[in-house]
Amino acid sequence: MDKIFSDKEYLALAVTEAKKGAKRTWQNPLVGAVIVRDGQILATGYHHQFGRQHAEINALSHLADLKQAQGATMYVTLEPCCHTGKTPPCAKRLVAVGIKRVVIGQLDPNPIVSGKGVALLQAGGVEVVIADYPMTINQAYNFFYRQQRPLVTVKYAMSLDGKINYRTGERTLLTGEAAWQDSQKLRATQQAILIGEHTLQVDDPQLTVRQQILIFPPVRVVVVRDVNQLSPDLALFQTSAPIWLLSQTQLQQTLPQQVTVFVRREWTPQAIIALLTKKGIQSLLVEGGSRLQADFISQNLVDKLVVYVAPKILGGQGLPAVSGPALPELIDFKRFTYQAVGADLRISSQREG
Ligand SMILES: NC(=O)C1=CN([C@@H]2O[C@H](COP(=O)(O)OP(=O)(O)OC[C@H]3O[C@@H](n4cnc5c(N)ncnc54)[C@H](OP(=O)(O)O)[C@@H]3O)[C@@H](O)[C@H]2O)C=CC1
Ligand SMILES: Nc1c(N[C@@H]2O[C@H](COP(=O)(O)O)[C@@H](O)[C@H]2O)[nH]c(=O)[nH]c1=O
Ligand SMILES: [Zn+2]
Repeated sequence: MDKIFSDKEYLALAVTEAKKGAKRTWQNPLVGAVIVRDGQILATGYHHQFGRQHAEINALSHLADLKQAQGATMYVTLEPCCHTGKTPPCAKRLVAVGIKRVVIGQLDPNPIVSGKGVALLQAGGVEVVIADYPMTINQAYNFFYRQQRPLVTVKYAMSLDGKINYRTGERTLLTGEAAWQDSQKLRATQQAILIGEHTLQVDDPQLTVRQQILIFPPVRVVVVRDVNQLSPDLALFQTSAPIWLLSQTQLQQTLPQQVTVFVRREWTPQAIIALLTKKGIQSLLVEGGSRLQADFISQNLVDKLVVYVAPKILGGQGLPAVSGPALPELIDFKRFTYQAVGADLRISSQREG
């Protein structure tokens, strides 16, 4: 006899489906769906890519016959949508094809949907269950809509004495290949990467994801005083991923077409975050340097820390990982996890709440 699964087990399967869309749904959530009738899984589906059909419609398209939907239960990791965006409303379609019961992993925090998808289903006579399921996917998506700003991760590599370079104005190679690979993977999960002007000038970074081809690579954001002082020969400008330069002056020189310049008298962390929020950026990786990190930390705008520790001592002329404004009180991240990455150590920590 076939095993009868519980609602939680079907939802777990829907989560597995959802994860198949990883790195392709961009500012849309990962969503998976499973259609079940009489204890039989009839079809599964997921949201493949930003702008394409939603998970529920994808699962319906995998039914041998659409009539099978009549009287069936749909397990879906996120509340079905009720709006016409890039695709028509899923909840309406589920009612139309005769789905009888919908088990939802979590409500959609996006205000255009939140609660209204459930209401539309119920108005159409569908039984709705909002499962008490520990949803671990879409952390940045959920954070963005709940906190109305991107989830901010600060990442740096430091020595055993907490320094990020050996001497002022110098790039110091601290960590090994394994840590580099690891930080590439971290970059690939982000919608934007931010650095300060000194890091741009000293390190001349590309800020790209080199290990994999992403349909939606992170936007590279740099805060600069005067955009006209930047050399077009910088490595940043030699690759095609989008670049946003946050400058205090208007652009008067020609820069490559992937560059957009935003002008403001003062680019405080709050002003940077406000711009990124307006642009729908849900996750931001701050990659240095010391001053920019300190500015974000002092404004309480750091949600996660990823620190690679190299077994080196850089001494008194090195720049501390966080140098800048004093904190009104110390920040206690409470817990951290750590793992060896090649010859280095990776420490990750997350603010609670
Ligand atoms: N080990 C690691 O993981 C990393 C190390 N680094 C190292 O860090 C060093 C650079 O760090 P740091 O010197 O602290 O500089 P940052 O890269 O943090 O840039 C901060 C500087 O940018 C300028 N700036 C322009 N616009 C703004 C703005 N709106 N807000 C604040 N600052 C602005 C200011 O310079 P000004 O006042 O002069 O105009 C400011 O001091 C380099 O040596 C680099 O190699 C960098 C990244 C990672
Ligand atoms: N991906 C997804 C949903 N995503 C919801 O739809 C919004 C994007 O709509 P659109 O621009 O039309 O793609 C997104 O912000 C979220 O609220 N909803 C669902 O029913 N199923 C899905 O698979
Ligand atoms: Zn939808």
